[in-house]
Amino acid sequence: MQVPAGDFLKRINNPSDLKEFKEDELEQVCNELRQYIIDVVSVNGGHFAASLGTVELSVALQYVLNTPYDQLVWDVGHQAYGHKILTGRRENFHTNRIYQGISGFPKRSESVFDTFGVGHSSTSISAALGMAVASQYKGETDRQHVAVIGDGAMTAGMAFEALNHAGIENSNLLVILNDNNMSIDPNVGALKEYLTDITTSKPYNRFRDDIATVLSKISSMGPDAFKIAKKIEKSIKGTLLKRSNFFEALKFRYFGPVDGHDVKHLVKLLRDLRDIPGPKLLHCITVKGKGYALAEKDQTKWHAPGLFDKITGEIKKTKYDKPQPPKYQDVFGHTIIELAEANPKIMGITPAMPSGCSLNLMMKAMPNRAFDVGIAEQHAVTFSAGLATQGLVPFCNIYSSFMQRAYDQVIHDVALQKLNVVLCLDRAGFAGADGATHHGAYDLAYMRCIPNMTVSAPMNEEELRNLMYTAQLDNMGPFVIRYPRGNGVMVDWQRPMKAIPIGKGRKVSDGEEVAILSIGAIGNEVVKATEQLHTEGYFPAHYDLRFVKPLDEALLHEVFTKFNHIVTVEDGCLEGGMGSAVLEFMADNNYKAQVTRLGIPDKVIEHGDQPELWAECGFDAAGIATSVKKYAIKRDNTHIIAS
Ligand SMILES: Cc1ncc(C[n+]2csc(CCOP(=O)(O)OP(=O)(O)O)c2C)c(N)n1
Ligand SMILES: CC(=O)[C@@H](O)[C@H](O)COP(=O)(O)O
Ligand SMILES: [Mg+2]
Repeated sequence: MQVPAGDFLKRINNPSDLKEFKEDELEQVCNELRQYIIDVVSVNGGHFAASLGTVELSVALQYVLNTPYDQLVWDVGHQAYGHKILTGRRENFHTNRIYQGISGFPKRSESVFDTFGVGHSSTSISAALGMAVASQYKGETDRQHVAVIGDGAMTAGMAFEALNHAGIENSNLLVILNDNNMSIDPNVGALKEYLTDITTSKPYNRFRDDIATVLSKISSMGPDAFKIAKKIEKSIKGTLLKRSNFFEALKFRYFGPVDGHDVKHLVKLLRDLRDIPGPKLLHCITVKGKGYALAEKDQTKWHAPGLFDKITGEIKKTKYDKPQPPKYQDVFGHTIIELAEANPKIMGITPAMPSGCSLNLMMKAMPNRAFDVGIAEQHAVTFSAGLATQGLVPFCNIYSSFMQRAYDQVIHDVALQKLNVVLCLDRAGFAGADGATHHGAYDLAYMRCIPNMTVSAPMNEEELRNLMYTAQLDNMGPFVIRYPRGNGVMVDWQRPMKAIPIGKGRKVSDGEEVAILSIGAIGNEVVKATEQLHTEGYFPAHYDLRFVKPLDEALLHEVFTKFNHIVTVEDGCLEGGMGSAVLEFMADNNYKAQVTRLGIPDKVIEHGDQPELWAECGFDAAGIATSVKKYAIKRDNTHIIAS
């Protein structure tokens, strides 16, 4: 839904329009920008609180920098709505994250002002450093390179790797640390505590301010005095501050902490910093949700609240007249507690997604057995491996696409050592509005090729529980359970758990001529398709493989013996996924059949609702039915096959 912009904001179609405003008018620009974000996100959805916190930074940066020549990289990008609106996308902003609309994250193909595609966190310093070193190499000494990174994103190993490198490159890089003391959930870790300390430490700040005052007095006494002042500053920083400031120790010049909501001061600082060579870090203190009281108060809830009434703050929930199935993440969250109550070996680990994967329930119920380790997928996996060496059974829950970060840890630290780590991959399949960066498209393929792995996907809540139960039994080795974002299909899901034989699939419904093989929750689209096909007089069989590793060979022998036409359905990439495994089985066993593979094709699928994306790829119920009808013979409607 399109909403009107304020009088100032209306005049800004690109950063050069913003530069026409007087400095005194920038506060009003910020107010209108903030209001516009509230107006649009309340009716269209999307990330919310983070962009409210970066309004002043977005305005100040575009006001001072000469973008796109100067290069600005936003980390993660969920906080870059202000940037999008100021850089030519105000009119389109109402299509944000909607199917075929603009992306919720900066994206190079969308705008020249989006210097780097983001979505996953903690890449900005590396990317901006790469740009800065390239400029240096090309002799573009006047070019600015800025990475804006949150305190949450700063907890990742990648950010530390980049700081470590940047400190010894004398390139023109400014890192802006947007410190709001929050990740999606409250930020965690020693670095967070350090940042709070230097923000609140009175002695540190007084000492730093006193030095600044004295030096500026000396500097104002003339050019020689200025040189002396610089020398003094250097030696003080080289000794006292360096010892006490983490970033200075890494050879960055540290500035701050400063108020990240004082737009005029930010403009002044950014202008000053432009003239200082080498790596610099500006520590800005901001408030996540700034300007929307409810969001400031409950920042986790307002990270991405969905649609809401902007006046009352009521978050809109679809109203149902009967109970609805739970989200898969909540089934995980409740089930791990149930299992952990019975099995003292179970531990829970999440890299910064406690409310996203519902491990927050266990963190509350069993605080000494559940850990949020920060945005640190690699560490989460190896930390789990360490726990497993001591006989514990860690359930390490990582969104499927974020697990891509920890691939070597999965192979090197877990699989090769055959450790009993349960890898729960939430958000498998299409993530929806977050789009290409977040789709869990590759997990079946990238896990299936690793030795010692068990790779499973439940079709419903009961199966998720049973797989979790199975995975924590003794000597299971590395065990993947992947399941999607959103709700399951069973209202009555809290049934007693039982073990599932490893590598055993099941027949969902009998049939003839065509067999549909599915894996995981997308099997429910197959159920819908077969129900529809039955009404039209087609009777395919449906098998749920449940495991892509090990494969249920007995089931596949049955299928290839009985059927000449097979349709495989998965919400994962076609290259190397379940369909590929079935083709390998067919070739290895000299079967001949016509196999149609439905899944995610070899191209980037953008954002949209899950059903829209399933339809785009031809594996929603209608697409599956169409594929089956190519091979099935129509019978009369009386020919009903029992499930
Ligand atoms: C690799 C990776 N892991 C997890 C996430 C999920 N995630 C998105 S934003 C976010 C919190 C980021 O915190 P911060 O950088 O401080 O930004 P803020 O929202 O506080 O502005 C997390 C954990 C992600 N995008 N990428
Ligand atoms: C930006 C980011 O990575 C997260 O905020 C992500 O959008 C969360 O996704 P869910 O809404 O599926 O938890
Ligand atoms: Mg933060």
